[in-house]
Amino acid sequence: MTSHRLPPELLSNSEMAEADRLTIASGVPGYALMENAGAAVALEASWLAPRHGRIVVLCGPGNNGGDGFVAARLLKARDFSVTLGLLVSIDALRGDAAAAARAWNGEITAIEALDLDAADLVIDALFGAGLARDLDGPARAAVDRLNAFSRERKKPVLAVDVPSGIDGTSGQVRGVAVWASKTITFFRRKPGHLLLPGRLHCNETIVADIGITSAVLDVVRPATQANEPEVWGGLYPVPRIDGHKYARGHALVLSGDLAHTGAARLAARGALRAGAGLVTIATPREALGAHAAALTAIMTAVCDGPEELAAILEDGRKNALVLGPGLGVGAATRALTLSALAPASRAKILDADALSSFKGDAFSLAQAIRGSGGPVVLTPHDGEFARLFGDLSADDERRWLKSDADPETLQKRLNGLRSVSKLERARAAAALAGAIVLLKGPDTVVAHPDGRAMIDDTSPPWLATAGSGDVLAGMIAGLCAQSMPPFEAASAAVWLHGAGARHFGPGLVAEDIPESLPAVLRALFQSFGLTFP
Ligand SMILES: NC(=O)C1=CN([C@@H]2O[C@H](COP(=O)(O)OP(=O)(O)OC[C@H]3O[C@@H](n4cnc5c(N)ncnc54)[C@H](O)[C@@H]3O)[C@@H](O)[C@H]2O)[C@@H](O)CC1
Ligand SMILES: Nc1ncnc2c1ncn2[C@@H]1O[C@H](COP(=O)(O)OP(=O)(O)O)[C@@H](O)[C@H]1O
Ligand SMILES: [K+]
Repeated sequence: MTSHRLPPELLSNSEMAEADRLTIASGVPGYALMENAGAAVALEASWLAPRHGRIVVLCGPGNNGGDGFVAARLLKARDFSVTLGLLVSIDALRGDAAAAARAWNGEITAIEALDLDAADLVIDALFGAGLARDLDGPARAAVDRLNAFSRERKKPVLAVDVPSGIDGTSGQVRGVAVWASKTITFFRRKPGHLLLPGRLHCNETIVADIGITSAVLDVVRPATQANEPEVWGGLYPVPRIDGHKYARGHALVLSGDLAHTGAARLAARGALRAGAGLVTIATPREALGAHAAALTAIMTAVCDGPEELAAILEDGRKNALVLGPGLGVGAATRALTLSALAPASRAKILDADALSSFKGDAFSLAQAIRGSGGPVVLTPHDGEFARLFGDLSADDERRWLKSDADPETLQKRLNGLRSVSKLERARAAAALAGAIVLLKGPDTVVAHPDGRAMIDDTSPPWLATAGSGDVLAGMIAGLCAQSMPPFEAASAAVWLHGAGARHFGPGLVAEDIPESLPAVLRALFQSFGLTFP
C-alpha cells in the first residue's frame, strides 16, 4: 500500500538497514519484505505503463535488484510484456536477491544487450541503499543509456527506492544517476529524497508500506525529519484568548545605515506578521527619519553602536533579536554582534553580514555564542556558510582542537564542515558553534547542536528574491519572541516562509511574504483544529 501523506521521519541508509534488521529479528522473513517491496513496485508500474505494455526491468547485484526480479514476475503474471536485464552474472546474486531471481520465470538478458527502445516503461532496480562507491564501467554505461532513452523517448522511468547513483543519505550523485519520473521507496523516505540534487532525480517520491512497523522507530530513533507542521505544530504559539501583546514578546531588529534600511524593515515586518507582540527597529540616528517615514505599527529606537545596543538590551522584555541584514561587513558589525551576544536569555538570530563579518574566524563567533546564554540561530546561505565555516586554516583548526576535551569528536565535526552532504555540513556547524544552524536554499536544513535536523522541501523557487532571507530572519525572531523553542521556531518559520510564497505565487517579492502570512496562518490554525468566528 502506498500512502500520500508522507511520514516525516527520514532514515539514512544505515538507519534503514537497522529498521530492516529489527523487523527480520522480530520474525518477518527478509524475503517477505522483498516480496512486498516488489509488489508495491509492480502495482505502481501497472499504473504507469499502458495495458499489456512493454516494461523493461534493470536489475543490479543486490537487494534493489531483488525487488526488480519480484516486480518483473508479478508484472509478467499480469500480462505485461516484461524484459529483464541483469548487470552481473546470475551466480553473483546472494540471499533474498538470489531467491527472487530463482522465482523469475522469464529470460535474463545481459544489461548491455537489452533493447530499451521499444519500452513503454523502465524500472530502475540497479542500486538502492547499498550504493557504496561512484558508478563506473557497465553500471555507469547502463545509467547513461537509460537517461538517453528517457530523454529521447520521453517514456517514464520508475526508480526503486532511489534513482540508481543517488546516495540516499546525502542526496549526492555518485558519478552519474538515473533521472526518474517517479520513485517508490519503502517504509520511510531518506534524506536524499529531499536534498538536492537527489530530489530532482527522484521527481515525485512515494512511500510504500512493506511490513516494517513504526515501532522500530523507537529503537532506530532517526534524528532527521522532513519539515512539516506535524513535527512542530504542538509547540506553535497559537494566540490565546486570555493573552495580551506583552505575552507575545518583543522583537528587536538592528538596522543598517541610511543607504541600507530596507532589510531591517523586511525583517521587522516578518517578525510582526509571525505574531511578535511588539517589534522595534534599532537604527543609527542618521536613518531614523527614513524608518519613521516608512513605519507605523513597528517602533524605532536609536542605536549608533555596541554601547547603545547594550543599553537597549538591558530591557529583558526584548526577548528576540535579529542582527545582520543590511548592517555591512566589517569591524563595526562584528563589534555589534559581540555586544548582542552578551549573556542574556533572549533568542538571537544572526544573519547575513553578522555572519560574513566573522569570515575565517568562526571560532571567535562560537566562543561568544557559547558564553551568551540564550539560544542563537545562524541563518547562512551557502555563500555565507562557506565564508564562515569553509576553508578553516590550520591555525583555526588548532584553536578549535585546543578548546575541547574531546579532540577526536571535534576533528570529526571539523571534517563534517567539508562533507558533500548539506545535512552533515549543517549538523557539524551546529555542533561546533553551539547554535541552531539554518542552511538556506531549495533544500533548507535546520540543524540543532544535539544532532536533530529538519530538511525542508516545501519552498517554491520564486522565494529566491532579494530580501526574502531578511523576512525569514524576522519571522524566526517573531516566533522566538512568543517563546516557541528556537529549533522548532526556525523550522516553522522556514515552512511558513515557503507556504506564504506558495500562496502568493510567482512574481513574489520579499515584501509580499509577510502579507501572505495571514492566509497561511488561518489554514495552519484550522489544521490544528481551531475554528474562527
Ligand atoms: N527495509 C529494507 O531495507 C529493504 C530493502 N530492500 C531493497 O534492498 C535495497 C538495498 O539492498 P542492498 O543492501 O543489497 O544494496 P543494493 O541493492 O543497493 O546494492 C548493493 C550491491 O551493489 C554493489 N555496489 C554498490 N555500489 C556499487 C557501484 N558503485 N558499482 C557497482 N556495484 C556496486 C554492492 O557490492 C552490492 O552487491 C534497498 O534499496 C531496497 O530496494 C527491499 O528488498 C525490502 C526491504
Ligand atoms: N531555488 C530555491 N527554491 C526555494 N527557495 C529558495 C531557493 N533559493 C533560495 N531560496 C530561499 O530564499 C531565501 C533567500 O535568502 P537569502 O539568500 O538570505 O536572500 P537575501 O539575502 O536576498 O534575503 C532563503 O529562505 C532560501 O532558502
Ligand atoms: K534504484
